Amino acid sequence: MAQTVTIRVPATSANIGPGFDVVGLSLSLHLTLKASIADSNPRYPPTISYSGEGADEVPLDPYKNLTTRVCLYVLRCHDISSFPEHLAIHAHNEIPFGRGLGSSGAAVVAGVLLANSLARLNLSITRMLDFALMVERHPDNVTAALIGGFVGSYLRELDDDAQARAQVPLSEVLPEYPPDAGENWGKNPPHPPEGIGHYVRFGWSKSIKAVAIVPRFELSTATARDVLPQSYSRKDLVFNLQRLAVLTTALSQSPPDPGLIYDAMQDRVHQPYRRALIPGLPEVTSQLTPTTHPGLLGICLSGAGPTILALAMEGYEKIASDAAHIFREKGVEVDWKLLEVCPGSIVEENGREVWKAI
Ligand SMILES: Nc1ncnc2c1ncn2[C@@H]1O[C@H](COP(=O)(O)OP(=O)(O)OP(=O)(O)O)[C@@H](O)[C@H]1O
Ligand SMILES: N[C@@H](CCO)C(=O)O
Repeated sequence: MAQTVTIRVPATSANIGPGFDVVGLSLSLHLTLKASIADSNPRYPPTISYSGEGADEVPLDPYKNLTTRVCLYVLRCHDISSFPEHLAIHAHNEIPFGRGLGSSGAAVVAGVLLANSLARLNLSITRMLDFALMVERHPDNVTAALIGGFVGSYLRELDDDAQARAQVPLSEVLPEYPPDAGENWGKNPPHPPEGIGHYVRFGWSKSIKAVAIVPRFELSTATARDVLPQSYSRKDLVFNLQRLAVLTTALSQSPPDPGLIYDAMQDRVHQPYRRALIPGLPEVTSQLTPTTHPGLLGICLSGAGPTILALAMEGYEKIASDAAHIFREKGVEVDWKLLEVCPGSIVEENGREVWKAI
């Protein structure tokens, strides 16, 4: 390995209304890892330091931290049972935890890319996705975080054996390492089947920016998935499919059509069920429209929430301050950020770019 590796992974917003577990958008907030191997670093285990979002809660033990656990999983799948010696990692994170901006997806993708660099695995994008999908089992965030842009993805129907391998409990993929794990722990990790995830990048109109309205509370994705039903009516599924088909092209057109996009970002599959977890969600998504807020194109829950994502061409401050006012009436304080749709993950070695998704 080169002496320093820098890995930059973007935030993502999944679903964009009707595309539950299907579409994702990379956004200009980043998780940046700097990994160095130097004799001056302690020999073992690796050290982790952390700044930015989540710094007060993220584990710094490499056997407990999500990124380094994913890295070790990928290494173990390549018969490398420990981290390299003299490894030190600094993470700087701009992506708030548990807000629907893909913090866990970014941490997982960073772990896969770190293993790929440390062990010079030369993994294809498809294989990297296989590893990421063994951890984060819906493809929308991790695919957009790796590839960048506005991305649609699906999971291939696997044969019975591959399906069983893809569904091994997360506790086997990322085991609780014993306190004395040390080097050479844990043989025979569950290898991912080949080619689980498939994707395509859609066009994106450069005039569209994203206003992220971020409530000051965390909502775990697991909790926000637990409230969803197991089955849906044909009417509701057709409602979403019709809108998603239109949305994927509508967001690439110049100039974008606000009436079309606003309607096409409506959803009946996840947002109605998540209302109870996010005070203000129905009001914010129904009271802000292209008519009341010129420049607004569409508004939805970002990922599993609680962040609201407004796509707009202008009028960003008014959109954000009116959304903040509605939230405040429900007792929720928010922060907001104006974000761009950005490229996917990038890896540099000794300051030279060595990997990015084309
Ligand atoms: N940079 C990171 N390093 C280590 N762990 C992280 C990092 N980012 C997120 N995590 C872990 O992931 C958890 C949040 O994941 P969760 O899936 O609930 O939300 P999210 O990914 O932010 O939202 P969404 O999936 O809806 O976009 C955090 O509480 C933390 O445990
Ligand atoms: N599609 C996922 C994204 C969150 O990770 C969900 O809405 O639960």
